Amino acid sequence: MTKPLTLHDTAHAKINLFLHVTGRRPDGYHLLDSLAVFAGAGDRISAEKHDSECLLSITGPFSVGLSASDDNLVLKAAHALRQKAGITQGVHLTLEKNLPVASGIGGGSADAASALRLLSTLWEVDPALLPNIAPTLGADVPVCLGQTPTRMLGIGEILEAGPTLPEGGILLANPGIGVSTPDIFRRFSQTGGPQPRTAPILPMHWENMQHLASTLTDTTNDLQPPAVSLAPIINETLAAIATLPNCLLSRMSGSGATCFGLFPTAENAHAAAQILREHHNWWIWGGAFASTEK
Ligand SMILES: C[C@](O)(CO)[C@H](O)COP(=O)(O)OP(=O)(O)OC[C@H]1O[C@@H](n2ccc(N)nc2=O)[C@H](O)[C@@H]1O
Ligand SMILES: Nc1ncnc2c1ncn2[C@@H]1O[C@H](COP(=O)(O)OP(=O)(O)OP(=O)(O)O)[C@@H](O)[C@H]1O
Repeated sequence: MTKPLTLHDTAHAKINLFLHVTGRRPDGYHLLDSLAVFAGAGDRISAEKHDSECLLSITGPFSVGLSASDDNLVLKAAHALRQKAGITQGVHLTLEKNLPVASGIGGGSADAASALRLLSTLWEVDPALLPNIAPTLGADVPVCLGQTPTRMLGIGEILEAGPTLPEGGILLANPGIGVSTPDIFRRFSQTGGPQPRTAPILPMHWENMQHLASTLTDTTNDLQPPAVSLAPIINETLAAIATLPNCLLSRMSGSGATCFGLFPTAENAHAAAQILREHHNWWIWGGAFASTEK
């Protein structure tokens, strides 16, 4: 079969449905217990063969201010794979940046994982190499390789399959501020650090979104209070989501500032997003989870 000239992939937004910080390693990284799921929203990445160089072009609503130089996680992923697999071919990658940057939904990590997936196909590299490279690019990159509901342990490198998600809806809202992940972890440590607690027990699957939301009420995002203390608008975002029709739960994802709401159906989430847009000039998305996106 002839390979298409350009390959395409979606780097879905990662949402931490809960995030417990359980300890700290001697190197300063924090140990986590988190359930990551993926929303239909995402960046789009395409890859085209190129003689010997790795090039990146960035388009899309959040391309402004994002550098296409070697410190972009997409190019870091390409260089890391080339080195590991001894590849001499190049690539022209195009990133359509639809997700806000530094917003707790793993945009850069999802892009890096997406680039690894695309390039293993384009350069015919064994995909078994990818899980070794992913953690060297960022703590969230391993979970973004699979883009399925996953329990994250360790600093994000120990992955266990999570429960199957029911059909349902998720809304994402970012009030237009980027927050720095290291700053949020630092504030978390300064304000008490990890507290002893029992690990949540999750079912194999959830019957419906009401069941999922009720399980989550026994969990938290430990990074939410430090993020709110650094960026109080996150509280306003959470409150605005919570009052939308049919909202079952609102919470912050990752290190913020993006917050999510859970809804019984994708249609409910889509309708709630339209209402929220009438009142706020924020980045707002509503729809289905990635795994159930038609
Ligand atoms: C908060 C999460 O998004 C939850 O999924 C991730 O743990 C963060 O993943 P990430 O953004 O890919 O993080 P990295 O780029 O690897 O790390 C950024 C910085 O966050 C802090 N960091 C990150 C992950 C972790 N488990 N403990 C940490 O303390 C460290 O200061 C690190 O230097
Ligand atoms: N392709 C990329 N997309 C977004 N950010 C990138 C990319 N490449 C490098 N970066 C840098 O990575 C940093 C983190 O951005 P990212 O959008 O991944 O944060 P995040 O959503 O908070 O991630 P996480 O949820 O993993 O903490 C930003 O400071 C940004 O400049």
